[in-house]
Amino acid sequence: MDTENKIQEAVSYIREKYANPPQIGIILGSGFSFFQEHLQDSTVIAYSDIPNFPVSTVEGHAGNLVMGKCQGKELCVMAGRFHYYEGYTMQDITFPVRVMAALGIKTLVVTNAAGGINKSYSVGDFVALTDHINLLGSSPLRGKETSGQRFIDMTHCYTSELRDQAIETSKNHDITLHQGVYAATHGPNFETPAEIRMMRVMGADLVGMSTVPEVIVARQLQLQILGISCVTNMAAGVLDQELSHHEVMDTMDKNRQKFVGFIEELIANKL
Ligand SMILES: O=P(O)(O)O[C@@H]1C[C@H](O)[C@@H](CO)O1
Ligand code: HPA
Repeated sequence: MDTENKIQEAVSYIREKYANPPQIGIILGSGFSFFQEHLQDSTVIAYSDIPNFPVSTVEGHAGNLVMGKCQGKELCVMAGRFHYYEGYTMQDITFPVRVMAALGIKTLVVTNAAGGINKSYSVGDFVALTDHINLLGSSPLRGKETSGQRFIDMTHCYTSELRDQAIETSKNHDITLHQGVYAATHGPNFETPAEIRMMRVMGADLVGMSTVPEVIVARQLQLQILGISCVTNMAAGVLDQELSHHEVMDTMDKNRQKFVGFIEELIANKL
């Protein structure tokens, strides 16, 4: 079956469970899954039930597509994302973005947990992405058969109006929101201090293991894109301490309330 048919199969299944077309798609990063509880009249669909969907294998990624309302808008929320390091192909991990676009979203909010490379950042700060560096060594548009346009422009990938609105909104909340460049690595091992020094020279402010493939496909599909990272830890070697997924989850847990207030106001007024 080709990609377009697989997308249509998934879309038909989701529409049977929840008929209203979503306006906004949100991909929740590590530890962000709690946000699904803030949707009203929601329908939770397990990834394992959706035709052609991969399944989540990472702690902190629930593995549900949640359709519902938030602040009067129709949302499609991915509570759990797929990473290249889980062994999936680039096409697999970005398949849900294609499905959300086919369901009707026009805006995609991509969130993630990330390590702070920029020394002016602190753990618990948030960052609105201005750009990214793809260190994954591949693109989701690679392949003999590509779904859609092949040579896409990446100059204005993250929508500046959405970023400005996020910055404006952050002022009404107890949240520090920087602007910065996200570097995506393959993972799942964290980086070495030498790798982090290299990434700083390259111009990266943050490092993570996701987001970039989803953003490339969202850009191909001409969606408006807002990228928000939570600095869950300082990157390797910045502080004299080891890194762990436990710390990542713990930081997200401590900052969840700040995030909810901020994102709800953004959804209500700006997205
Ligand atoms: O899905 P995200 O990018 O938020 O997850 C990050 C990267 C790894 O999956 C994990 C490391 O703790 O968090
Ligand atoms: N490196 C890569 N991915 C991450 C990190 C990190 O320091 N923190 C959260 N996700």
